[in-house]
Amino acid sequence: MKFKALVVDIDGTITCENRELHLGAVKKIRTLKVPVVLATGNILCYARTTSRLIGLDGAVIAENGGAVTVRYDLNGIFEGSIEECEKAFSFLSRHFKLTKLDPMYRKTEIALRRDFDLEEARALLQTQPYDIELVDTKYAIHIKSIKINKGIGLQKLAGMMSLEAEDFVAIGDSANDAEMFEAAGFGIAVANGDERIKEVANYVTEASFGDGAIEAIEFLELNGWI
Ligand SMILES: O=C(O)COP(=O)(O)O
Ligand SMILES: [Mg+2]
Repeated sequence: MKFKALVVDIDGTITCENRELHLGAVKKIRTLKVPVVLATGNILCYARTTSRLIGLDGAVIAENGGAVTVRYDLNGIFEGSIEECEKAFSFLSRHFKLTKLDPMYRKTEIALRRDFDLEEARALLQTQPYDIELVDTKYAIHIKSIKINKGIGLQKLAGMMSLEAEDFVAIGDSANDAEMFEAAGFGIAVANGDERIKEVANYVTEASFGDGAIEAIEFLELNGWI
């Protein structure tokens, strides 16, 4: 097997347990010759800034696939249905006290503080006609379109880079990385990953957080896959 690029989740994957950027993982990424794309549930400017500060070229998937850019000097492509997310948010707000995260910057979905009963909210949402799902990343709960995810974002971005999604190895830690693992040629979950991502992973590291990302890259190098 030979892969042409990496797509790497941010929170929980190249961070430490306290959410600081993991400098060892950054150092390791900087040694790579293949392109590295960042994929996050966070907002586009967060993803672009992280890419810039790591020393990458600005190819990012943000808002769980709702926002994609291939370089810093190009505008993002936004795709999603924030209106439908807002309807689901209004509906759920009748049952829970919800707090939005970064609403002024988030364009295609809604992220919420994780302080309400997710299972109850999911059950309530099932009674409604929206094409919306709730995804828990362990950092936030996202109200997002079922038609948008990091896997679809990866397909779009791969096309913009004249690559296929299968040319990528994906590294991640949570449920919002699952479709990206399915679209990519190979998926590696870090040890702190949740049940869902470990289920779809081709390989699970022994180390957690940024140390897990380093181990994942070393595993690929050792096999000659990148
Ligand atoms: O935005 C989140 O909730 C988590 O972000 P991540 O996709 O980089 O882990
Ligand atoms: Mg993550």
